[in-house]
This record gives sequence, structure tokens and C-alpha cells, in this order.
Amino acid sequence: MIRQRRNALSPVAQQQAAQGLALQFTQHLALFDTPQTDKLAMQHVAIYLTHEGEIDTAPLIAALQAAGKTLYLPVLHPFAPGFLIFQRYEPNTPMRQNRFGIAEPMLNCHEIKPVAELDSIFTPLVAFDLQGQRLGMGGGFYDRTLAQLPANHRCAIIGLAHDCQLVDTVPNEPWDHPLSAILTPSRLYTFKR
Ligand SMILES: Nc1nc2c(c(=O)[nH]1)N(C=O)[C@@H](CNc1ccc(C(=O)N[C@@H](CCC(=O)O)C(=O)O)cc1)CN2
Ligand SMILES: Nc1ncnc2c1ncn2[C@@H]1O[C@H](COP(=O)(O)OP(=O)(O)OP(=O)(O)O)[C@@H](O)[C@H]1O
Repeated sequence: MIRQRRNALSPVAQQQAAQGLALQFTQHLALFDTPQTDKLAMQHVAIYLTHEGEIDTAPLIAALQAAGKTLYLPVLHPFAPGFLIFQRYEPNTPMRQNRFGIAEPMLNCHEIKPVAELDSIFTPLVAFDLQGQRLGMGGGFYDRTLAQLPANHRCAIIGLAHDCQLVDTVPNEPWDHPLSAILTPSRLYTFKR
């Protein structure tokens, strides 16, 4: 239902949402950038390329690049099914399509970033609630990959969504990884962890 709602957004609404998302990020840049006062401080940042009706991350990626962040994209793990690898993403990175039709960097072991060394990970999601729980596409890719973080990790997990993806409660499973924050075109929700 939420995927249909998301797909029903007009191209203009999609474009405005994407610009709004980047603007929200820029407005909260000080929060994202101040290591002493917060847990969202970031230099090494995993982002993702948009699939289906997901909010378009292109303007946010431009804002992250303008802010001097080092970016990584998820690559479907070639040997460990259900896991993601994060690999450096630059304007000239050679890309290929994965089996879902999403562009990903061509695997290059010199460009891989261990998940525990990332400062923040922006995650896609289908639905979110105000407890900071996310529902994904059902592959468990992010949950499995985030489960590799050590218990005392300082990595901020930030969901990205259209405002229309907010629901009362997301069904909660024991393996679900709670989010540090959720950024939408209208606001930043933060959660105490
Ligand atoms: N943009 C984006 N990238 C991402 C994710 C995501 O949700 N969004 N993922 C987050 O985990 C991983 C890929 N996981 C995905 C899981 C399912 C489908 C999908 O379209 N499933 C179809 C069924 C296709 C099939 O089974 O062959 C569907 O549900 O309609 C796409 C990506 C890594 N990269
Ligand atoms: N840490 C984990 N270890 C092993 N299996 C896991 C783990 N996390 C999730 N799974 C498996 O992945 C499956 C899908 O999980 P779930 O429906 O929560 O995915 P999702 O969060 O919607 O997807 P995604 O993270 O890819 O966006 C579940 O059936 C679960 O068994």
C-alpha cells in the first residue's frame, strides 16, 4: 500500500520532494557536522541510488558532495547472499546494474569500506514510524549488514523517505535495526538510542 502511495506521486511532486530532502539535509548540516555534540557527525557516508518510487537521492548526493563528504554505495555481496558491501562512489566510478536493476559500482576490492568504518549510513525504506523503526523491501539486506556493526558503534543510521511513508507502527522483528534518524522533505526526526 505504501509502495503504491509512493508510486502515485506526480513527477513534479517527486522532484519537489527530492529538492526538499536535500534542503533539509543542508539546513541540518551543522548537526550532522559537529562531532562533539552529536552522534550524526559524518565524513564517510553510505548513500544509495533511487529505485522504483523511492525519494530521489540525486539532489542529496549533490549536497553531500558539495559538503565534501566521502561517499559509498551498496553493492550486493557476490558470495554472501543477503549482505551488502559498501564501495567508494565518485563521479567517474565504473557502474553496472545489479539483479534488481539498480546501478551499483563494479566490484573493486581496493574501494571497499568496512561497515564499521562508516560514520553514517543513509538507508532506503518502504515505511517508517515515530519509534524510528523501518520496513524495507523485505530482503533483509540492511538488517543483515548492520548486524555486523560492533555493539558500541558510533555509526548514524539515517532513513530517507517521503512524508507519505509514515505509518502508525511498523511491524517489529527481533532482527530489525532501529534508526538514529529519519530525514524527509519536511523534517529531520531524531531518536535516542
Ligand atoms: N535504492 C535501493 N537500493 C537498494 C535497496 C533498496 O531498497 N533501495 N536495498 C535494500 O535492501 C538493497 C537491494 N534490495 C532490494 C530488494 C528488493 C527489490 C525489489 O524490487 N524487489 C521486487 C521483487 C524483485 C525480485 O524478487 O526479483 C519487489 O519487491 O517488487 C529491490 C532491491 C540494496 N540496494
Ligand atoms: N541479522 C540477520 N541475520 C540473519 N537473517 C536476517 C537478519 N536480518 C534479517 N534477516 C532475514 O531477512 C529477512 C527479511 O527481513 P525484513 O523483512 O526485516 O527485511 P527489510 O528490512 O524489509 O529489507 P531491507 O533491509 O533489505 O530493506 C527476514 O526473513 C530475516 O529472516
